[in-house]
Amino acid sequence: MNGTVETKDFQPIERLAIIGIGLIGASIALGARKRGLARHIAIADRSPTNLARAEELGLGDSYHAGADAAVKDADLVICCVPVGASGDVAREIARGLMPGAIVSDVGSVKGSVVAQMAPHLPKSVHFIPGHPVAGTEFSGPDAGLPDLFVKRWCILTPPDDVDESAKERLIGFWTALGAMVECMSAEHHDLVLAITSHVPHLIAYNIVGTADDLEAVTESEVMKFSAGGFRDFTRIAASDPTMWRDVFLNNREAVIEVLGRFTEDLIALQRAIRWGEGDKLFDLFTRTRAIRRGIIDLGQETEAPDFGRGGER
Ligand SMILES: NC(=O)c1ccc[n+]([C@@H]2O[C@H](COP(=O)([O-])OP(=O)(O)OC[C@H]3O[C@@H](n4cnc5c(N)ncnc54)[C@H](O)[C@@H]3O)[C@@H](O)[C@H]2O)c1
Ligand SMILES: O=C(O)C(=O)C[C@]1(C(=O)O)C=C[C@@H](O)C=C1
Repeated sequence: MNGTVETKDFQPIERLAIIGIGLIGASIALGARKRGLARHIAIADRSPTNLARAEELGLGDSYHAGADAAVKDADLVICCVPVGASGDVAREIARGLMPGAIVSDVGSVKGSVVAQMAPHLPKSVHFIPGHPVAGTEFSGPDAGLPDLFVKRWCILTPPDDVDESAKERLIGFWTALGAMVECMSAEHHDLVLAITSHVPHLIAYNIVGTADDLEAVTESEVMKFSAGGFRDFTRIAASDPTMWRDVFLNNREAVIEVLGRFTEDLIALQRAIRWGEGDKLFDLFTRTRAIRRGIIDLGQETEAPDFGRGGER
């Protein structure tokens, strides 16, 4: 099932429903509008403040307090809420969905989203979960960026019996947003993302928390003299608490598995430092530098990420 997908001409969606208009929902709305990918964008959010802000920003064509009203007559529905709220959304939209509609999501965890949503969705719709691997530490409708997904991966985890034309349609949508699409199983996704995204966030939250605890001992010097490396961790550790609580609670098994490996490797480094095994440290740091340079060569990273708003906000 694995494979990268090429761009094709895209016939616009008649009605796109976005449930949850935060960073990712707003980025989809802006990206779709910029590229003419949907004739009507219906937006729902359970937060009256975020819904009103989305309307002020003109992110859609209609605004709905209830997700069930937004999905009426929609041919593509994308659920963009924290993964822990996916089941609630599926329950709410189930009866309003049009037969033949494609229902997808953007959650950072896939197995749990499938378990939460699938039981509520009617058999007459095509449920194809997704995850754009692109984001920032900001949240809410103001954080949306029309080019957030350009040259970024979007992973789809279609069921084995997926309707091929529905899958192609969703691939076409993400490709038209500028993303590169790859398909895999939900289980594999959750293991890969545990090491590439979830555990790195946990490490950032932990190191910033430890530094903050040391603050009392060192009387402000930790924060005052924090150099570039630590500042990079503080960016990641500023990410949305609700979203990340839900990620860890919904990808427990894979995160615990990866954390076990990580802890063993950290202890090995501790031993190498204690016993003065400089070769071991040097070899590892040489290997990891090559990995970073490989990522840059692949064009997946720039030295200084700038999401089109002139750097830091
Ligand atoms: N932030 C990232 O970098 C990133 C990247 C890729 C995927 N994701 C995934 O995208 C999803 C959304 O993340 P985000 O960063 O856009 O979050 P966000 O906090 O910016 O937006 C979430 C929105 O969902 C709304 N919401 C919550 N529960 C709801 C419900 N039951 N019904 C309707 N609306 C509801 C909130 O009011 C909010 O407006 C998450 O599942 C996250 O895992 C995030
Ligand atoms: O750049 C960032 O701020 C991110 O953390 C984005 C990031 C990631 O870990 O790469 C975070 C979570 C998402 O599920 C996808 C992308």
